[in-house]
Amino acid sequence: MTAVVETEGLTKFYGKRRGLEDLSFEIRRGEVFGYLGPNGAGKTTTIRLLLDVIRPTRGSLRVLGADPRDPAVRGRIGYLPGELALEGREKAREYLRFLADVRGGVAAGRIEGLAERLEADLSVPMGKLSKGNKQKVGLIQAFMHDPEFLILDEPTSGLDPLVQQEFLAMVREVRADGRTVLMSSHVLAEVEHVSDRVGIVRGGRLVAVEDVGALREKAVRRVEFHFDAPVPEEAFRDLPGVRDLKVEGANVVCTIDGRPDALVKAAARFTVVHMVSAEPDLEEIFLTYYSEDVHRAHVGA
Ligand SMILES: Nc1ncnc2c1ncn2[C@@H]1O[C@H](COP(=O)(O)OP(=O)(O)OP(=O)(O)O)[C@@H](O)[C@H]1O
Repeated sequence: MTAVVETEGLTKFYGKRRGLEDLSFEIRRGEVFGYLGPNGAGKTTTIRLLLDVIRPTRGSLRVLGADPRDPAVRGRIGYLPGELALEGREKAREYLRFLADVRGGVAAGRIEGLAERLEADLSVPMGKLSKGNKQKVGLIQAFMHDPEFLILDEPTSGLDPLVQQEFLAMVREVRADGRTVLMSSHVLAEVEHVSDRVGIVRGGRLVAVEDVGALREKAVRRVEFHFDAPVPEEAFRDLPGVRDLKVEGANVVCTIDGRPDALVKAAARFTVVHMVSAEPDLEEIFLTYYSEDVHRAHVGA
């Protein structure tokens, strides 16, 4: 099956300034690909190249099996730009209906259905929409014609947490339908629960492409067991992957690196009253790929 995106040595310089250099990667059909990187990393440059808004300095790329210069390709893509210019007195509903007509129509009730899910008010003139509502209108226009490939540049910015959840549900539905999503972000937390793989860019270069499931398995997590009676430390010592072990009476606290299988089997020899397992801290792993200043900015935030 052809990949939805395939690039080889893709490079873009703005004059002497590096936007992106030597990007070789692919996005597979039916996956959600999280594209992560700090500000100025090259995410938007990549997206603009895929959409043929800008052209490469060198290197090659194929989108949906074709040259992105082919005008038919654009119609198969739904695109949410990072910065939306929605201005004027026209109401959001009228604007979306206009776009729907230009694209050959969308299913009846589709715009209203998406607006309801995202709690978007479409009766407001575009120029008066709040930042969050502009983002919602942008999402509606990207999703409404059920494109084969969705390219979403910073899709969750300006959305409140409940609407973000609804948006993520929409992304999962697209995947369940066998369609493909590329979403960029500068924060892993925004994409990790929905992405199959993530690519990390920094300073115009792709520094890693990782499978989120495999990463989660590798990541360190904190685990606590509370038993109905004191347990011997020996029962938990030297278990594979177990670190920072503390056994105090009926409580066992440790971190686990990789699979928790051996620990769970050791605990099962006693009566477990309560157990806590924290989500693995993937952010830590990702920050090591980021530059120091981003680490500081992140911690500061
Ligand atoms: N039109 C342009 N002219 C000159 N330099 C540009 C232009 N667009 C982007 N750049 C530069 O290219 C690099 C990559 O920028 P890009 O916008 O792709 O990053 P980004 O990862 O999308 O960042 P952000 O999260 O801030 O949008 C930056 O150094 C940026 O300053």
